[in-house]
Amino acid sequence: MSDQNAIQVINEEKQFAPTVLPYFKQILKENNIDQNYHVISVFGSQSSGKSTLLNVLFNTQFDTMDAQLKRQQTTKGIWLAHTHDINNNSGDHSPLKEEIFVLDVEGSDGAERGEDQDFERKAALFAISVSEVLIVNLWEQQIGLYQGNNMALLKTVFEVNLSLFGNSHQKKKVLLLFVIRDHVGVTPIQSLSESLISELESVWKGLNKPIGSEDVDLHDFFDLKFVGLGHKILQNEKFIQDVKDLGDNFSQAEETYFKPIYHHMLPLDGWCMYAENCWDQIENNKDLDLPTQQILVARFKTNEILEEAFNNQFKDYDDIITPILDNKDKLLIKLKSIKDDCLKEYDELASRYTKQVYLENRENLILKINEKFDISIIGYLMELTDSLSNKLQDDIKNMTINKKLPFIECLTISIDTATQNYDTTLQEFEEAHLLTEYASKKDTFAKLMNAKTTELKANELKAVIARLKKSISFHIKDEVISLLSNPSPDIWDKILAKFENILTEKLDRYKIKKPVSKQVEDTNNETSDHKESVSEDEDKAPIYDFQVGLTQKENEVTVKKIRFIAWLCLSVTVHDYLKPDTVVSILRDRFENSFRYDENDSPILWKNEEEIDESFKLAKQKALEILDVLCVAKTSENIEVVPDLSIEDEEEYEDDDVTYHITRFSRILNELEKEKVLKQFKRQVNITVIDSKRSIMRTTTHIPIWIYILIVVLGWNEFMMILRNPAYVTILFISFVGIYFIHRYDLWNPVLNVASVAIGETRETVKGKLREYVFDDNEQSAKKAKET
Ligand SMILES: Nc1nc2c(ncn2[C@@H]2O[C@H](COP(=O)(O)OP(=O)(O)OP(=O)(O)O)[C@@H](O)[C@H]2O)c(=O)[nH]1
Repeated sequence: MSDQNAIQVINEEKQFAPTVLPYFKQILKENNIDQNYHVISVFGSQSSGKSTLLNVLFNTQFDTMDAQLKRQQTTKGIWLAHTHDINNNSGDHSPLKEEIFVLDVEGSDGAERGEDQDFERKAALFAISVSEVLIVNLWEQQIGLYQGNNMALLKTVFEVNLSLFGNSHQKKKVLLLFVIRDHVGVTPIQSLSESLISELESVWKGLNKPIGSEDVDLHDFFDLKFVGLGHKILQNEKFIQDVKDLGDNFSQAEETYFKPIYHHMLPLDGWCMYAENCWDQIENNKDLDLPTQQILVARFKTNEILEEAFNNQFKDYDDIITPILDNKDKLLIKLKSIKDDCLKEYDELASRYTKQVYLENRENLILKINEKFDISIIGYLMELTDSLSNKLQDDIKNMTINKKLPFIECLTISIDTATQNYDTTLQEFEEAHLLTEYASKKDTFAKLMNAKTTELKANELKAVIARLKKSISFHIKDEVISLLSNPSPDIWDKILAKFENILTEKLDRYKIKKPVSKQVEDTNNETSDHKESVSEDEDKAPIYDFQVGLTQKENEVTVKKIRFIAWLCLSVTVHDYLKPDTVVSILRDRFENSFRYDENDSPILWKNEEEIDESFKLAKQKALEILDVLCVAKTSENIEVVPDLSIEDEEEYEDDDVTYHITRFSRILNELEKEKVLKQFKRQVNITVIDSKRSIMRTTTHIPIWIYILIVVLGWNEFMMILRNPAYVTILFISFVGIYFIHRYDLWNPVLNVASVAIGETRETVKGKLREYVFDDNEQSAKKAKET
């Protein structure tokens, strides 16, 4: 449907009418027009039949003057009508595919505006800015007379056109269609057109052309066409036929006046804005730059389309995406489909605008979509990172146990696998063009894996050190306490040898001949001179690799740390064990061993005190010779034992206790403690020797045999009396048998219990009897006393 009813675009007050936009919206709502439209403007003197021509040619309904009433200005400002009905020879009002917008411009020499040429100029500028075809309506009799007004109008048209396109590289062309009214046919149209062309060229020449456009030709900007129309009143039929012929030129595809070169290539939905912007610039006397205006409109409209497409496609985004955030395949498919749909929607509408602007905003839309996707993808990648990170530890554990590979190899394989998994996923998003900052995301994961590697290596190293510490501590305690409990003068040599053995043995599994890294370091970092300076001892020094990916230097530091731990353990073991009481006990054992047993470990039997004194002296001497050894740790070469490490390097063990242990390793007992030990030891051994002497005295002061003989002689009669009496013998025999069985079956306890109960009972009975006796006696005495 077309709306042939005209609306005012620019009113008498030179304002762009607010009704234009709704008018276009209505047209756009009903038609999908895009760029299939044309804009035609008509110029000419006032009351020259412009509106009449447009109404007949385009079936519009512009107001026309009723000549019988008054000859006055009818069209004020600029009016616009929409049509696709053109009056032509193929049939009345045959509809066109293209939409046509016709601008009826206020007459140029209207008495109403007087000498005010401002509107005329602005109207011309506006019409050229928005139209493809400018119809110049003029009477035949005006041609050749240099009718000032028409030429003045055309001069204005030329000038504004030059100002718009004079310096433009892309020459924009407009068709100037001269419609010669009341052409009675005496002068052929060819002749009239030649006259007009020559007039136009002379006007063109006379123009003040802008700098740089001095040589431009009229025909660079304008195509010229001339059409004559019969007298509407006197030759109405011819007039109608001429209009139909003219209509053919607008509606027949072959020879149409509409050419792409005239078109502004702006979708119709942006035209209204474009026209308003143009008028705003014109009205405010600003420089009107049409390409800029087109770009501004394109920018605005493509932005609008972008926002709309984005909002349409993303309105349910969260509801759709949230449930599939943990499913990569579904996520990929859905995100891709949303993006494609969004771009499709944008492309459909925005591609009609200036290509550069359309593409710019397409990029912006892609960015906006990807930014929105980024939140979801980052969420997914974070989940993936967490799961890969968690799996990493399990993978390493499984591989270490199942494949028996060194930790660092398992770590490297697991990190590579995790990185590969992550990169593959990232690549999939990248290939689907859903990602922003691919490199940074890759880099973030790589950094995370580096941090994880460092953490896992540190943990593994801690575990290795802890295992070694446990094992070394156990062996040191075991071996050292065993040595200390039975010390010899060279005990510290033995302990040190044992200490080194344990360390060497425990570190042995980490010992390597020559690590690759060392070789590389040697090759890269050391000069040949330096290499020569490396002593043979250093070359022979064992090299360790704890297989947790440490550098040679770090491995060396770890060895030092383990050595430090071992020393600390040794120190704690020695100092904890060799307390004064223990030392007394050790000395006493040593004394006892020497005092009571001979070289063959057989007990010594002293015959007299002199022997005891001699043994005591030797044993005490032997025991005490170890006291100094246990008080201060010295080697057999009389060198105090000092741990061969520097505690300053050991930041981890910087506490007073450790410092004490390491710096005072050899100082086991101080003088005071030594005195105390000596005192206790002497007291104890003195008791021992006294006991020994007493035992000799007991054996030497036993009862002489003659005493026993005397007893037998003196008690002979009593023995015989018992043996001769059968009753005594029987009682003696029964007593022996009873004692034998009680002893045989270990019945002493029950017998003693029975005896004690029997004694108790007897005692109670006796007490009762005595009590009765005493009370009866008292009562009788009392009675007697009363009676007396
Ligand atoms: N002689 C002659 N008169 C015509 C022709 N066409 C229209 N008219 C008459 O000219 C008068 C003005 O016609 P309009 O169509 O209103 O003229 P206009 O140029 O649109 O007038 P404004 O809009 O006021 O500038 C009317 O009375 C018409 O009847 C024509 O072809 N020949």
